Amino acid sequence: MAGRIAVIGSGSWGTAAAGLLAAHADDVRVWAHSPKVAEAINRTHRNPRHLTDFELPANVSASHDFAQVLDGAESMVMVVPSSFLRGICEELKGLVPEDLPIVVLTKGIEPGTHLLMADVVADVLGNPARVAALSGPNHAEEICQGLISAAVVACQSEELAAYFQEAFVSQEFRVYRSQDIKGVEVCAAVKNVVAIACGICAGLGLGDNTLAVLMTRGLAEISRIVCAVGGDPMTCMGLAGMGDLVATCTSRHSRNRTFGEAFSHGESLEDYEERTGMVVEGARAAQSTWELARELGIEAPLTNAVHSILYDGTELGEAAQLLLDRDPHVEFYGLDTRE
Ligand SMILES: NC(=O)C1=CN([C@@H]2O[C@H](COP(=O)(O)OP(=O)(O)OC[C@H]3O[C@@H](n4cnc5c(N)ncnc54)[C@H](O)[C@@H]3O)[C@@H](O)[C@H]2O)C=CC1
Ligand SMILES: O=C(CO)COP(=O)(O)O
Repeated sequence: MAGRIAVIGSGSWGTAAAGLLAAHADDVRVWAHSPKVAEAINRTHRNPRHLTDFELPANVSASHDFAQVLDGAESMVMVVPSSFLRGICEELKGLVPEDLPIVVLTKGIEPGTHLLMADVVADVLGNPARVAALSGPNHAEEICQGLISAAVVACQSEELAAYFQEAFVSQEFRVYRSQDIKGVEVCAAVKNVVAIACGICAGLGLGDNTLAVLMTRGLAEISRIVCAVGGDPMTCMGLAGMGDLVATCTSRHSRNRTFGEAFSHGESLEDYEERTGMVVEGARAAQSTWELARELGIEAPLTNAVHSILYDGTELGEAAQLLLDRDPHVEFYGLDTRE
């Protein structure tokens, strides 16, 4: 049984994760960006903006005050959208002890620096050895209903992985361990880009075969990046890789997939995020992965296509034609480290 756990972020995943953690902790304190959301959680035990039907356990409370949330915490869960992660870590400086175990649930790659999310946290708060990442096919809408899922918690230290495994695990939420934090985090970020491509193709009326091709070649693209950053390509076959890719590319809960569909019908990224109040991480990852692939000299045709559609105004038909014009060479897979 853990003592107090601090959860930084009260979006869909922060809310569902607090529910999981509450089963193992004395109490869980959630930091909410909005004071109104914090107040409503404390009064009604429900998040008024996300997963509104989900009743939070009695030992979950919320606050807009970082100091209050972190007071007496024995570990911290970071689950804010990637674009706010660095800024929030800056605000947490001085409140987070050097040895406080941290697990990062945010999925992304930082534009400009090309740092993975756990690296951003360690860059600001120090002591990378105490930072883990958790990822998998984990749509919050299903987790909070107790539907069966699984995730992998990755970090160098077996002891730290075992701590967070214990903190999250339940019969319905199976938590595995890995030491390949880079592989897990690359998979987590780049599968969102592939899901946007799948959404666009579904929106255009393309078939199931097309989506399967996108997922498969998307996974090959992800594996090239995993290898290039020093990760293990076998991670791509696991929960953070294939597991999350399939869930995100096919689920009606996925914001990346449904954004892709909406985009193909003319909705902009800004309008989609405004309408739903949720983040489309793949749109940001399309920028940072595109930059990273160029820096590493890696072929990333799907990322290039999504990037040029979102940021260069390339027509959908033209982007599809560029993909179809590629030479279908030998099917390298998994250990595909070609330059
Ligand atoms: N929703 C899900 O099922 C899952 C989400 N994730 C990841 O978790 C991370 C967080 O996503 P969600 O919980 O889904 O968020 P969300 O998309 O449900 O909500 C966005 C949240 O950002 C907050 N926000 C707005 N401005 C902010 C600011 N300036 N600073 C901090 N927070 C601000 C909003 O209040 C809102 O709660 C993302 O990286 C996502 O990829 C990972 C696995 C599952
Ligand atoms: O990462 C997720 C599920 O594991 C959530 O995906 P979306 O952000 O596309 O909803």
